[in-house]
Amino acid sequence: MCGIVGIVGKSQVAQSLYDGLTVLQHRGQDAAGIITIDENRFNLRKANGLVRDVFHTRHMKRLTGNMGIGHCRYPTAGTSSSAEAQPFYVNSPFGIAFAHNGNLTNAHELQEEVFRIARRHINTSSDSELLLNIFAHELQSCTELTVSAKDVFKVVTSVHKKIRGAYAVVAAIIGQGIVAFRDPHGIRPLALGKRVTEMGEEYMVASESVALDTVGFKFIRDVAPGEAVFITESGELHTQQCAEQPSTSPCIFEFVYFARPDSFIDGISVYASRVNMGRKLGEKIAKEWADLDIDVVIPIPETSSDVALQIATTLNLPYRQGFVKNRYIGRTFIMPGQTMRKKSVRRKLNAISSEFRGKNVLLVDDSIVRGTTSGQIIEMARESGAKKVYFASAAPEIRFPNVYGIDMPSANELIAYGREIEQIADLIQADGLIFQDIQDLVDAVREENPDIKRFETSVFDGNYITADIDQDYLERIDIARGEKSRQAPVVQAELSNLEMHNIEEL
Ligand SMILES: O=P(O)(O)OC[C@H]1O[C@H](OP(=O)(O)OP(=O)(O)O)[C@H](O)[C@@H]1O
Ligand SMILES: NC(=O)CC[C@H](N)C(=O)O
Ligand SMILES: [Mg+2]
Repeated sequence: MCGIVGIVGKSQVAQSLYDGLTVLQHRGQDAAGIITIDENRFNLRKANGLVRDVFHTRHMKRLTGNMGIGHCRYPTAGTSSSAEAQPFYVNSPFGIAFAHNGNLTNAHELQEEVFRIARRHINTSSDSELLLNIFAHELQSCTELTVSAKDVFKVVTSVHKKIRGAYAVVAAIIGQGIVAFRDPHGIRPLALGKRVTEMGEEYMVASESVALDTVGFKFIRDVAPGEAVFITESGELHTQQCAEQPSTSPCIFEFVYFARPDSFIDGISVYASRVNMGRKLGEKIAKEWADLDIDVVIPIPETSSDVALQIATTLNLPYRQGFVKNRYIGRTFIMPGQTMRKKSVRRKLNAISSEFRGKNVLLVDDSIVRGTTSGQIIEMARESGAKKVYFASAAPEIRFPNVYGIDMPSANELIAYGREIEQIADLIQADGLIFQDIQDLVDAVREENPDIKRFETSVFDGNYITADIDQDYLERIDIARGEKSRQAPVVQAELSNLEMHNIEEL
């Protein structure tokens, strides 16, 4: 996942973009970038690291302008190199800066086509740079010096026809405005907001509504799947559906893990959906484990807390915070590399022994992906004196790779791949293990917006919504994104960007 933001304002926007990115940090911890437009010039600062580490006062001072976009990255294609940090930039036509959340599933074919037909060079292995060049190539057909809303919608319509996969995009075009669009299935989220100031109306797009709240923009609505939004430099808003057969099929993993609980995505409160997950799983536990002697329900911070509290309520059991989270360590699942993820679990979570000693505990997590967290946490619970350790996952078994912007490219990495529940329980050393049923998960989320008929659930059932994923493709991404190739060599990660004027360390 990644976080994207874009603002067309009436005064300086850098601080609002920064603030928006800080509340989207949970979507990407690897790199961050902001580009602003001031007097026909882009100002860019991007680098590896957390938002607070990438932007210092000296950078912020130089990010001048009333219009700009930002990105925080969690790589799902290419490497973690700073050269693949976003926004990306091309100088023609007009000058375009571009930020993308998602993952293209036909990048392989497009790469060749972009060179053959458009004579464009892609300098990284990032699918986002590719997508920018496809967008730029389509925009090239505009013959006027000013881009109209009609032109923009024509461009996005053509882009939709060419690319497949998941994409929520924001692009800043110099002298014109900001364009944002969402893939025809709406796999990745994108929200639109407005702020009324004394100087006039300002518009903002962001991956999650929480970014709008924080910056003081009022949520207007989600950008619809397939829809394009064009906010002109002078602040006029134009929107149009640009996909032939749009369908709202958001990624269900946003609700399980990715999104912040205080966000609303496609009319669904992420928090309420998690409470519903807790209720459904609690009911399943009551039915299937009626004879189990659970003393206490303990969440594995941070994402599972809302689910665990509701499980405790449903089972009429005490809920205790048995683990303390080190607030200075980020999310482990989105860290690059298994070694780093593994090390970070113990650094991040520590047990309060008194909550475990002599008790039968039910540990709750939102999901078990590679089993990195669950295995270590169960060990910690036992070291702290727990008698029995049961484990519940608010999501079903994850058995299929993700191809839409979550870095799970290899089925072999998934602990549930090719294993039955008893085998998984053995591996993580749980005395009992229970998963949410897929239908219950879908119902828990859908309860908040029954108009949504389908969710993107491929990691659980292998049904890929774009219908273009076959075994060959899965094998290819497995090799391309093997653990080694995902990590940029240190030297490369520290190199400066060989591109447009970037505000480097002074
Ligand atoms: O089975 P695994 O491969 O360990 O992945 C699943 C775990 O990773 C995530 O936590 P993370 O530490 O990323 O973030 P959180 O603090 O938001 O829960 C998720 O909430 C699970 O705890
Ligand atoms: N998680 C994402 O949305 C990643 C965006 C893009 N595919 C990248 O790797 O940079
Ligand atoms: Mg977690």
